[in-house]
Amino acid sequence: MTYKNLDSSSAFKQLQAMPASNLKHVLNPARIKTYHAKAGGGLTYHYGAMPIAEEHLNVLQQLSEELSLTEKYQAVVDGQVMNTGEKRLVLHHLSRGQVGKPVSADGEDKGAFYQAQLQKIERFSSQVRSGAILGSTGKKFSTVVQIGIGGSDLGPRALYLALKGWCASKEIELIDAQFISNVDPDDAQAVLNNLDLESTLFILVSKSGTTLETLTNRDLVIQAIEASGIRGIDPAKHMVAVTSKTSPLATSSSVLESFFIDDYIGGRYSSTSAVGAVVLSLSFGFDVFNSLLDGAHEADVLALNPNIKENAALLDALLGVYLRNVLLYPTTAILPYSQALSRFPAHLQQLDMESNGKHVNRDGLSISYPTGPVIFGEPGTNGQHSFYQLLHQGTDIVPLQFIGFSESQYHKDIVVEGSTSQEKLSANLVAQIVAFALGKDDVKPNKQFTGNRPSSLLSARQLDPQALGALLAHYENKVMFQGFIWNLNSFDQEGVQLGKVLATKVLDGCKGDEVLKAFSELL
Ligand SMILES: O=P(O)(O)OC[C@H]1O[C@](O)(CO)[C@@H](O)[C@@H]1O
Repeated sequence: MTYKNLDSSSAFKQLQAMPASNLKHVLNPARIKTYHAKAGGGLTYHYGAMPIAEEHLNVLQQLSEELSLTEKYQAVVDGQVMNTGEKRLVLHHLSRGQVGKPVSADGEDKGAFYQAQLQKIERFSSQVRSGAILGSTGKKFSTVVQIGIGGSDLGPRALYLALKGWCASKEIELIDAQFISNVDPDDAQAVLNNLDLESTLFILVSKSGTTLETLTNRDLVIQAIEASGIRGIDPAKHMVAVTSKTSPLATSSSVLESFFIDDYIGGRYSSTSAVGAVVLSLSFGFDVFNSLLDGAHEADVLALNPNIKENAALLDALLGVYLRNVLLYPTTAILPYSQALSRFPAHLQQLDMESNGKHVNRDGLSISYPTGPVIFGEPGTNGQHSFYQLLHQGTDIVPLQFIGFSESQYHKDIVVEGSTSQEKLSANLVAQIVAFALGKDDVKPNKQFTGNRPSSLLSARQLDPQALGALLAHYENKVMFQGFIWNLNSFDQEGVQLGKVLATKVLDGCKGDEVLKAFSELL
């Protein structure tokens, strides 16, 4: 298996020498009907509005082979040490099914370990939902509150919001979920203001068990329960923990139950582990969460296919690298035409930018080509009335990743002026793709649209648990493949450490650091 920097690849050099296709000239119905690939869970990845032709696809296929991209993925799922920075295995795929060989580490079968945790979560969540487990004053739990930050918040929160409407439409009994993440005390307070503490179960989630924000918010919540004056209420009976067995939280006796992850699943990849399983199984029931795992597993299996035209995540990764490293576009927008995906761009921001925002390769050597783009996004059509002006007419070209569904989740809609709201939503999505690609001439310069602005589309019939699981896994696998292409270690995040260390110094009185002290005096 070859590990080399992108700029030493002959296929990449070939790609750099090829002119891009101009979308204004190449976008046509036949191409739209041809340029798509299955992404699992009923999702399809459409790439007809990308500035490439068959020649580019052939060279991208060569690039994939030259850099052994699917072999590297195989090494991940077979349990090789692919997190080179921390010398760890990378096992998030195993949390939703076995894709490679059985993996053993720390003297245990890791697949069996994740399965055992899932079974424990299934039992616990069904006991809470049925009322077999009650709060300390005898009330049934009707709200869960996840306390966590980064990967212990963004993914689970995005998935919860994504499926709430679908579950309601299926008349699945919902336990409301809320989230506390920021160390800003107003975040916790705003959630606490509306809680009936007797019927609330807090889910404390921290893989490391050392994250300042999460531990602070745990203490804030415990104090709020103690200060509530509710007779007989016991904070320990209103809190469960999700952590790794080696963390300081693992031995805590002040929780009702503990669920475990391990060091082989990174925070931003942990939504399909206990980190997402506990809150989603409590809220929607374990079966819904299990369907999400099925969708993710299907996408994981598809991602092993060495043929880039049949491997949506790999192709998305390669096309993304083409845009970033050949056309040198520095950002990417994630534009879901689905309000239920309102926090999905925020999750992808962490997934992508914490994984591939790196300037040294997996061996610690400097690299001289751009790596991960800046990721941002908002649901459409809201974004159209906000930042799309720059996307259409700004001086930077921003590649766009649209996500859309032909059916709504609730199936409750009205016809106004001959069309439903869902039809209006889909019409806007299609119109945007075409407007970005083809542009429009006008005699007035300020009304001109230059066009040739690339986009892709991930679409499905409906945002259901399988489609959502596949969507999540698609992006995890895309980011992983891009990390391989850039020769990075996508699985550590040393870039977040310096700020944490300096914040601790500030709290300790900035001993010997005048610059920190000067800034501290401002707040
Ligand atoms: O689950 P933990 O250990 O509290 O970490 C929370 C988040 O903090 C980070 O380590 C970054 O500071 C993320 O990678 C992680 O998702």
